[in-house]
Amino acid sequence: MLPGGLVYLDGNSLGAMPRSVPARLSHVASQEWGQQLIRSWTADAEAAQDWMALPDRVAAKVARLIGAAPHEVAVGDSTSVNTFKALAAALSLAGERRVILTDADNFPTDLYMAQGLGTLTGDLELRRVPSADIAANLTGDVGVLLLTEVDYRTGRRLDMAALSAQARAQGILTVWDLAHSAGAFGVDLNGCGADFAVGCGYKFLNGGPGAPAFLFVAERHHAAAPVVLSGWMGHADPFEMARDYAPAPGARRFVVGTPQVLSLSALDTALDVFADVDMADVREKSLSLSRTFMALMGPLLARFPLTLVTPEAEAERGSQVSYRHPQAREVMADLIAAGIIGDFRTPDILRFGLTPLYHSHADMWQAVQGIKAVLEARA
Ligand SMILES: Cc1ncc(COP(=O)(O)O)c(C=O)c1O
Ligand SMILES: Nc1ccccc1C(=O)C[C@H](N)C(=O)O
Repeated sequence: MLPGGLVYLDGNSLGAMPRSVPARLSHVASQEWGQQLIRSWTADAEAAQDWMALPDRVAAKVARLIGAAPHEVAVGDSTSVNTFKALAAALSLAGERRVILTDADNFPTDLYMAQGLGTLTGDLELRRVPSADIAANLTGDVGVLLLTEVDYRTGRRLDMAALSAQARAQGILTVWDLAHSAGAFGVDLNGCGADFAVGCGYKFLNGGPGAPAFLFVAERHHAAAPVVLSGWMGHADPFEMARDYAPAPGARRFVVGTPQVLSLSALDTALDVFADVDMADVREKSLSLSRTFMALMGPLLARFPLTLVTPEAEAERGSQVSYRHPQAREVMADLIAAGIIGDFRTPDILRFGLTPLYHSHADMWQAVQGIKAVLEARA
């Protein structure tokens, strides 16, 4: 559901609200919380108000979209916190190797969480190289490769299968950030042999502002990967109130504290939109939208100081298109005022997110008409 008069090209930052969400939130508030109160934690294992099982139910829906088994996914916390959990587990498995290799332009929180972990352990090196140089830097001293599949600025998509295979051949564990992948196209974590992954619930999954994030841990690591944030909700039997931590089966052990019921419920309902969706169709539509958008923008590149920064090769593209412009900040402010909602990203990027589930080709045309009008007015 989108308000009229807008072209919303920001579903890669905050997805639109599915129509079914307000009724679910209202039910959770008035009935499950308002009437059932504490009984909702364990009300009925089969019913939607079994709050204790909510993270697992949502995990199963996410798993289908990312090529994982349900017991390999934990839902809760933020992407940042899940990145910390994944990095800590991967580093522990990496033993003597104390280097985390990453893309110098990775999303800030990925870099910051690695830096924070370094503060804790005191012996980490965060090695940052340009994304084009990642493969050449997969050397024997690297323990963990931390990458975001689709770059938040340029929309460039890395070859997850190839990089995961190259890392594995060097004995390097992978942590993939799927913030701009999950729900935008089909991801195949197990097909790629990925070790760990994280991602957001509020972007292409449309779970709402601050929606819980997800964490993927490949089954082969369940026994050995340490649970550093070992909270009671990841315990095998929380209400046994045991003195020592014993992990729940599978990825559920990576759930830390009390599930965020309101936001998990919104995400749970939002994910039902994907129930009968073939992700191959979503990818095809996404590419068709970006192809159309780039073609319509083509003539503007000759008239205005715009440079395409998104790869033209379709395999190297996520679900957004970005351009550099020397006044990108001001141009985006004008666009937003004109009802064309995209993002400015430092230092000079105009970013347009394409969401195949709710964009039409007519939206692409309308957006480019608006961009043209704004650029002409400023010229
Ligand atoms: C690649 C990437 N990772 C992580 C995040 C966000 O993490 P969090 O939800 O913890 O703020 C974002 C967007 O905010 C992102 O683009
Ligand atoms: N979580 C947010 C809260 C407020 C504003 C933006 C965000 C984003 O998600 C930004 C996004 N990750 C990006 O790729 O720029």
